[in-house]
Amino acid sequence: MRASLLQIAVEPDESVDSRRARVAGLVRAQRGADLVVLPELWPVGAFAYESFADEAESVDGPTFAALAPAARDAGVFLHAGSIVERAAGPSGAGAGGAGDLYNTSLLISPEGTLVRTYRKIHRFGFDRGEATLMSAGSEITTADAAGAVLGLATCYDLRFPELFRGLVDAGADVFVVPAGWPARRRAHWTLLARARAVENQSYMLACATAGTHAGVEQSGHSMVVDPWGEVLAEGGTDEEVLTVDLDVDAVSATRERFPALKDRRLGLPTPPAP
Ligand SMILES: NC(=O)CCC(=O)C(=O)O
Repeated sequence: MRASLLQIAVEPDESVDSRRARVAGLVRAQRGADLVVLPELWPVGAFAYESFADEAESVDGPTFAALAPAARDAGVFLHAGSIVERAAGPSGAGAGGAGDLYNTSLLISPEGTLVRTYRKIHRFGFDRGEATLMSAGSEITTADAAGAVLGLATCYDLRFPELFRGLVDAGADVFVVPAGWPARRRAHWTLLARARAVENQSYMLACATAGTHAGVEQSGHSMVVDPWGEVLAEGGTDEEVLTVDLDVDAVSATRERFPALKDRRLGLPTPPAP
């Protein structure tokens, strides 16, 4: 599988519509890849909280409309990073309240159809930002795409190993993690991306934003890590494209050669809290 990670710079001097058009052009330029990955909330910026409500859209809204033809033209599966989703229907009732908004990833097929969505399960910000403005997803999500089973997670989810074990139990062999991670915690980002790969003997495609928005300098340093924990590619701090060939069969080979996942001890009794 050839994967291209587009480490997009999100800067305040570029409008959301301009960025959508520019990113669609970058996606079109990835013909020859099997899977293209974008970062978290790249249209608006993961820390541009004040713009979330104004820029919220449906899963088939302007971001999908800009990118679906680009995926089709390039003939690639496109993990389009995430958008601020305004949910319609019973979950949010389209009423405009905080309960309507989700941090939602889109997976688009080479035919330009929406094949999967994933609503970020762990919201970042503790008692502010995303954690108060958005609702949490609750579904562990995988997708068959580009010859692999993709396990979907988003940014802060990386800190929750149990989610990734859940994805492995659901058959994932390649994790795809779009992010908008601050530069000040870059060491956590690179460490956690490798840890999730090596402990789960899975590929990790971790695609972050570059640039500075809402006063938060972004980490960059997108990572591709193999199931043995080796870093196959790592970005710098500017916008760039990382293209890597993955051998998806290396996942089962690694799990057979070093079968640590089979040694899990599930269901041990928990001692009472002191
Ligand atoms: N957008 C995010 O989820 C940021 C996560 C983060 O900054 C961290 O976990 O640290």
